[in-house]
Amino acid sequence: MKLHEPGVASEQAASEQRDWLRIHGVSKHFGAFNALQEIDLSVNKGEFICLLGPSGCGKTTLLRIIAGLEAQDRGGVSMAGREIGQLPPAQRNYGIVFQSYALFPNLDVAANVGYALKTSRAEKARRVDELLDLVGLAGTEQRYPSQLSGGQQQRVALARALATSPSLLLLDEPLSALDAKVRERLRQELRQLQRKLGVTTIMVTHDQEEALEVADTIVVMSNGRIEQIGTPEQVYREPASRFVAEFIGRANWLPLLLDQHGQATLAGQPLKVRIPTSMIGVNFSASAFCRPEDVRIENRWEVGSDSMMAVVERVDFHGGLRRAALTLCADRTIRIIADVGPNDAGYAMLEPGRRVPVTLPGHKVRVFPGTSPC
Ligand SMILES: Nc1ncnc2c1ncn2[C@@H]1O[C@H](COP(=O)(O)OP(=O)(O)OP(=O)(O)O)[C@@H](O)[C@H]1O
Repeated sequence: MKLHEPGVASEQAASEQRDWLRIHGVSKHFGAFNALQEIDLSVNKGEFICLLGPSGCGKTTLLRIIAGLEAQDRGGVSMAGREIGQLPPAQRNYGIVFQSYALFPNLDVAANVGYALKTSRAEKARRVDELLDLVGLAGTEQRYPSQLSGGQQQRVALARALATSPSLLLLDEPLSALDAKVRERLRQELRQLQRKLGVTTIMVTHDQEEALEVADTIVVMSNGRIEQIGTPEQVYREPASRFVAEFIGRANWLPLLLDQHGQATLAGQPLKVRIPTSMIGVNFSASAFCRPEDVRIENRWEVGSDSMMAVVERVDFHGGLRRAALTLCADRTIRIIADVGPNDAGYAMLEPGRRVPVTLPGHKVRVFPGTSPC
């Protein structure tokens, strides 16, 4: 019996980490407008989640409901098995950082960071020092927000949000007011800090690059609904819907014709792709989705291959790769973008006007109903 105890204990610990924060059946209207519809989401302890979607899709509303700053019409929120959906914000144990720095302009950095700490003066000073060290701002205690750059102010806001060691960190577009370089550096720092502290984090962003870089899990939203929940790799490689495929990353959208058995042709040439069974015999026109880095340019034509001939229309140099715009010889209105690296076979073939064999690897192509991407 004793032999089993460690296993049981670790299993119990793992199950406590799973679904640590649960949002269940949350809906929200503003007047007649449906801002959130039946949102279900589970977050594991220590996970970094990004709510990603276009402006107005409901990301901030969902974050504010988790924070208790907005009341849901239906559904609930639970944390570590305890329902918190009706509790006031102060009883929910989270730290929050907004897009605008929201620091107190009349308080110095130390007073801003230590604002929520209800400890002795000495203990507060120690904790403030520790937090400023953590966000790389040691020595700025006496400065005022107006004497700091935007990036530094957001670090102070982060230190303030972490001051009481909350179980949950909520971030509402915390980096979007910063210029590109600072934003890039800060998002890496944020990710490292989150890993180091292991604090469960939910960040709202409309910046897909940011979400792909920092998140363990991305929740893609549109029109008040969740379109897909997955790792960055999954939402990029295996988009669950046409919306996700169009919203994240660059892609080729190519017009396919399907026969009643689900055989696909592109510009009259058979294309070996997997057609979702729900589309067979129902949809006769469809679109093939293929990332530019998955398009292969061959350095010679192989008899019996699945390649198609294309004309190189234009080549742009992008440092580590060449981005080529091609048109299919069988239908010059069909344009394909290919990202080709210097170690790829077709790299040297990319000269405008040249005819090249192009392959769309079937296992990398996804098929969606409908003809024209948005
Ligand atoms: N207090 C409110 N009253 C009325 N409508 C609101 C209110 N708050 C949000 N909305 C509407 O609800 C929808 C979702 O807003 P929300 O701020 O959650 O979107 P978002 O995805 O965070 O967008 P953004 O990135 O632009 O902030 C929007 O159409 C918005 O206009």
